Amino acid sequence: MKIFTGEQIYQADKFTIEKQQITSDELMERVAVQLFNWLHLRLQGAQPKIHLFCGIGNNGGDGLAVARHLQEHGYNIEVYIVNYNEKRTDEFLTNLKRLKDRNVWPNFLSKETELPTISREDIVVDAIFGIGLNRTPDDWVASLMTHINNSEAFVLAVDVPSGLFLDKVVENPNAIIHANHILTFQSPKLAFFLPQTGIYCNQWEIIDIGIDVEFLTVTETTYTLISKNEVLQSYMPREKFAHKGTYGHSLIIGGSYGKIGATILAAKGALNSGSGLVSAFLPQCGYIPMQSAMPEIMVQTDVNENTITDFHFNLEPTVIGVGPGLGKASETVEAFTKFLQNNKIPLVIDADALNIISENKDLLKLIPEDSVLTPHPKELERLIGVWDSDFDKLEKAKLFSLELKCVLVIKGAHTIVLYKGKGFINTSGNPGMATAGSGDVLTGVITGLIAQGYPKVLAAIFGVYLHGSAGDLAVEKLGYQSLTASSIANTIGGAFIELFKRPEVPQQQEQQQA
Ligand SMILES: NC(=O)C1=CN([C@@H]2O[C@H](COP(=O)(O)OP(=O)(O)OC[C@H]3O[C@@H](n4cnc5c(N)ncnc54)[C@H](O)[C@@H]3O)[C@@H](O)[C@H]2O)[C@H](O)CC1
Ligand SMILES: [K+]
Repeated sequence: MKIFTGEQIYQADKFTIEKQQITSDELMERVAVQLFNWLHLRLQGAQPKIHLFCGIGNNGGDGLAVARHLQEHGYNIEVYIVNYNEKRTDEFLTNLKRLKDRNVWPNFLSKETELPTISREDIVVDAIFGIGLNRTPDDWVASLMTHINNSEAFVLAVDVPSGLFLDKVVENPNAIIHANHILTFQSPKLAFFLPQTGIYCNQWEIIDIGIDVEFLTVTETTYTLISKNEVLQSYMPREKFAHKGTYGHSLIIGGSYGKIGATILAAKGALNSGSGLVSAFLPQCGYIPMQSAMPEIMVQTDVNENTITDFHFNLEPTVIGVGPGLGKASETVEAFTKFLQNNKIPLVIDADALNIISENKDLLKLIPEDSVLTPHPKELERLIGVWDSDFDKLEKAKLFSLELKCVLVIKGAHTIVLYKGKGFINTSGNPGMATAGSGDVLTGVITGLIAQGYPKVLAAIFGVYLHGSAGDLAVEKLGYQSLTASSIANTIGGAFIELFKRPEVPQQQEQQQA
């Protein structure tokens, strides 16, 4: 799913209005009907107090139009105009008049007015600011927002939680609504997926407001949200007459004394994601653990017992996943440098391999084009330097991946794959996956997919999705606290199967169909 910028959303409105020959008021009415239906379906005429806080722009206009529909259906509403600006939009004024024509008189809130009483059993509709927010709300508006947040009422945000900027972080943490649920129009917003702003956007849902299909299809976006639909398109089915050679040979290089487990997890990731053959190149101390843990893996060892000192193996893998458990011993650094100088094989670079590169920036130029780099936040910082905000991080990371011509996987709650100036935001996964070794499994999965012939960027996008989906399946049985990297690796198969599961039909509907 495409993620549009604020500017693109305004263009989409304009385009739709012209192409479908509707007025902007009619477009707003579409929005309002959808928002009303959402509430009506859940409330079914119940009578909790619904407080609608409306700004003076079009977000406020949406709120006023919803208020009208709620009033017409007999709901218990109280409408407030948050009078933060004199510049009212036409659509706001039209909807204000319609409401007054029905004898609904909003309360006008300003700096001087008292804060209204809100009980925790009430519902708040937050239509104060939408995507038009262009500066931090004034202090009295921030106080109102804090008051709403403290009420513990259920807060439904219209389009975005008021106070959220689409392209920068919140400056005053009191000047943002903490919504329980967001009904966002047509396209999710980038800010929902970044840690600093995503904390305010836990639950969101798309409302289809009928933006013109041509616009949606033709307009290119920098960011795309990746869920099952998107990854299914890149899935490569297994062929009937295939043999293990068809699906490539992954080589995992890494491990040092006490960190052999990382390579076992990576090898398991590669094998379970479908790599035809998987080998590992380890220091000697890794030989027995790897062979005992996984009979499917072929192992070659370094001349050294505890660390890798010479990347010398006699096999020709399709792809190498390098870094898990590697360590940064000086002999290893030297050997890795020599390896990069001579290597022609595609690479997935992780963990200590990335740290070695960060500490020896000359090595950057030796990274083959289209390599996949999978840093966690600290490793990323060592690579690209500190950032001011998540938005700044994305820009710096994008630049880095463009300069290096690599696929950069920024790991996090919503892992983002960056390639050629575009970003792919993952939607699978859960907080239980923040556990030791989870990243090693991911390295293996991406390596295994590249071995099978997936183009690098698709392997990264698909791998990240599968890894998250395996975590989602595993957590159902284990719970967040007990989810382990091994269980993620063991559930990769389940994640493949899940791709092709059809949504379950509710029982009643099933009977009707029969
Ligand atoms: N396609 C769609 O998504 C549609 C969205 N709709 C809704 O319209 C809003 C955007 O409306 P807009 O009038 O442009 O902006 P806001 O209502 O968010 O903002 C109000 C207004 O206030 C000014 N302003 C900005 N920041 C401040 C501030 N800190 N203090 C005071 N004043 C401020 C600024 O000039 C803004 O114009 C979108 O979110 C949807 O809810 C349409 O209903 C239909 C299509
Ligand atoms: K809002």
